[in-house]
Amino acid sequence: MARHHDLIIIGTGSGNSLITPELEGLDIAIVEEGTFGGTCLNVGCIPTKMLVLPADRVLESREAQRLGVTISRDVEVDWPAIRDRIFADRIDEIAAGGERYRRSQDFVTVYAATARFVGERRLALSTGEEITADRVVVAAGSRADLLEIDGLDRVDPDRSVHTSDTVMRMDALPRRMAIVGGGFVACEFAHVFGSLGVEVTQIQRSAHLLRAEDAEISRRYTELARGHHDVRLETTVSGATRADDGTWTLHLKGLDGDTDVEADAVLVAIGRTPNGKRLDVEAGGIELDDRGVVVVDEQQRTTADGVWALGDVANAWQLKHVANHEARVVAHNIAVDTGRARESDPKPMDADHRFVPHAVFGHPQVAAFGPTRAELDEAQTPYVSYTQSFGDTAYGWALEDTTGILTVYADPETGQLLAAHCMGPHASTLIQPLIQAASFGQDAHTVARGQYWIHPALAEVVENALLGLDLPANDQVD
Ligand SMILES: Cc1cc2nc3c(=O)[nH]c(=O)nc-3n(C[C@H](O)[C@H](O)[C@H](O)COP(=O)(O)OP(=O)(O)OC[C@H]3O[C@@H](n4cnc5c(N)ncnc54)[C@H](O)[C@@H]3O)c2cc1C
Ligand SMILES: NC(=O)c1ccc[n+]([C@@H]2O[C@H](COP(=O)([O-])OP(=O)(O)OC[C@H]3O[C@@H](n4cnc5c(N)ncnc54)[C@H](O)[C@@H]3O)[C@@H](O)[C@H]2O)c1
Repeated sequence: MARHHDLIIIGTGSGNSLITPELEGLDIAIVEEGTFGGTCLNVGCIPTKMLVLPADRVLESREAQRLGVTISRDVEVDWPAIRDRIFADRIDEIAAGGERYRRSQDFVTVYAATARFVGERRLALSTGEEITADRVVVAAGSRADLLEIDGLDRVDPDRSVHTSDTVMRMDALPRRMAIVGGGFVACEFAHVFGSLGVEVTQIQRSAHLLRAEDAEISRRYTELARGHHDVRLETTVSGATRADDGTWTLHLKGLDGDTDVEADAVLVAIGRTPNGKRLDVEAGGIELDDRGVVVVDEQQRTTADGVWALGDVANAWQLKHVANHEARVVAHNIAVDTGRARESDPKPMDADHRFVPHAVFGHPQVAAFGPTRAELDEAQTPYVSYTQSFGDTAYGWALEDTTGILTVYADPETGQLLAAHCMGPHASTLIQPLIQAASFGQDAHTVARGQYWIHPALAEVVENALLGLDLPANDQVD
């Protein structure tokens, strides 16, 4: 006999944050097949950024020379200390504590199992149990893709074949690492391991790294990355062999013809597939689109009655702040559906996907929201744009920055911001006032002149970019 619950949540990433005070007291089941807390906490955003910081420090110590400071001792990298600061000292305890807390709540049942749909709001668990519910939330995330190449088609840390799930817990840094891919994950890890002293070869199928960024940024980023490590563009891996001493030889096909590259570890970072198919969601009446993403409406409802979905399983952005936003929307909409919403807020809400930003914590950082120039041109959207170099501002002089840029795009009539694309130090923070302006419908001139900008802070890059736009209101600027 299947056990029945009021609500089943599949996945404890952003799914775990669904249990808001309004929903407390419902009979809630939460099913997790892996480590409690999901990707961001255990193998994603948080540990990677904790790794990027020491990597940044190493590079800054080298780059300090251009400020007249020479650090004469070699920088020493203590990998176990870096790794244990992240996992043993912080993350593993947060994950375990999160699970203990949920298990301590008498209205929550935690199932440590893999779930799959076998009917409408009916799930079979890998433990042999079946569970049903009035409402289900699919928050099952995505998983790293592997290469369809013998030896590299499964994660095997013992043979030094990694995805982002395993590479941060290596016992020791390899001397050489091949990183396959040129997106967020590959670029962040190329920065991390390259800076920590590993000889990195990055193998990217496309003509540029970060190919989805504004063309000028992906071109500049690629050029800069080439100054740090070996980047093979328009290249793919055609085969791989491993010698008895553990050395991998990757056979490459690309611009340079057929070549080989040797490495002591391989990191595959070629994208992530949403987990909907693996959950047999279609058996639950839940539609997938042609990329395998669960189809949801503005309120995050799937095509099956009483089933909502959120996060990587249900959107193409695959970003934590999007998953968190969608979780807030779903939590509220379930509170409405169960008659538990606050009196002040009784209606279901829509998710807001208008200005979704992202940042890549590489070297330098990249951050953006909105369409690229190519996408604006393709859609024939009218725009004015301006590119501000970091190096033409006072703080840019302090940094001796020669490569940072911020390009803003605005509607020529209204001055409303359409997009911003930034590359340079602190890009992930610098872009926030532009996201805010776009989200609240403020025009570029009002944002630039309606407030003080601290002088000579880096934020003057933003002020100058806004004032550089060819807009009627900017013509009167002093
Ligand atoms: C290396 C890396 C770095 C990243 N850095 C950033 C960043 O800096 N900023 C950012 O915004 N985003 C980043 N992301 C993306 C971000 O981590 C994800 O978008 C986010 O964690 C997705 O949350 P989610 O709740 O949808 O899925 P997840 O957090 O993945 O949660 C899904 C959970 O469901 C469980 N599950 C899956 N299938 C089943 C099943 N059948 N039965 C039971 N349980 C199941 C999984 O074990 C998992 O715990 C990064 C991702 C990676 C891989
Ligand atoms: N800072 C962040 O916000 C952050 C960091 C990491 C990951 N993420 C999320 O995780 C998701 C997955 O990241 P990702 O970097 O794995 O995927 P991605 O889709 O961003 O990039 C994959 C890259 O690999 C290349 N590629 C694909 N197949 C290849 C092959 N066979 N050989 C060589 N190159 C190949 C593609 O050209 C592409 O550049 C992203 O969509 C992102 O949203 C976010």
